[in-house]
Amino acid sequence: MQSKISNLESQIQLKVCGLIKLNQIQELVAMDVDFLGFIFYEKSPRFVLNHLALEQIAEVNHQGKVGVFVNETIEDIIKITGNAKLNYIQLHGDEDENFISELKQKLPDLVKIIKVIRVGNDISEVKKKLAEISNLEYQISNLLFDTDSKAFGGTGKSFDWSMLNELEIPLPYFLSGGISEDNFQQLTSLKQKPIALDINSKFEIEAGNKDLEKIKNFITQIKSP
Ligand SMILES: O=C(O)c1ccccc1N[C@@H]1O[C@H](COP(=O)(O)O)[C@@H](O)[C@H]1O
Repeated sequence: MQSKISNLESQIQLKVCGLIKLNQIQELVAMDVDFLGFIFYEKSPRFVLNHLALEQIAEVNHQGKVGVFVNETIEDIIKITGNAKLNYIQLHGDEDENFISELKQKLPDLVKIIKVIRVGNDISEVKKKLAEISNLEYQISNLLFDTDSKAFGGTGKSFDWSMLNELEIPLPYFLSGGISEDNFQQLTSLKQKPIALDINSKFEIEAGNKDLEKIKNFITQIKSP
């Protein structure tokens, strides 16, 4: 199969982030969504623990369960990962090289780390952030580029994706930040394509309450039959 927006590479994958409703999660699993994102950041309006217990997340039978953390302690990440049976840890805050190395050592081997690079207007800042984690190629499985903001994420705002063409991106990456039906076509101009799109607030009725019809339509747009 071949993606409508990639070239000869494999089909682009989809992550739906900010999930809080069990029935919607089950529907997304049935729709073959590749990654399910759960936000473990108390200040987010999508803070999953206000709606679901760790045991309920653990019972979701899916290999792409991603826990999103913002400047959380290693101890809490480890505890939540085990109790919710997460497969990926998305570090969305200012976690540095030492933090990531220690976390990787303490996580079960099969749990992968996605490091978020928050992108503002200054390309040199982005290059600096990439350089800061350049020794971690074996500890991190993926990067995720999102729009920089005081809220850390979930703003619905996109950054200038053409900035990615100015970077050497050392790992397969997710693209995030205000992705919608209206802008994803601009991906065709990217030299190095993302392996996955991370959608969130542009596919909601309200924070955490996903618009499943809209997601279904989006899947048909980004993936070939
Ligand atoms: O969604 C949130 O509330 C959130 C809060 C703090 C950190 C990350 C958060 N979500 C992540 O941000 C991206 C972008 O979301 P959007 O499309 O701009 O709404 C999202 O995919 C999550 O990974």
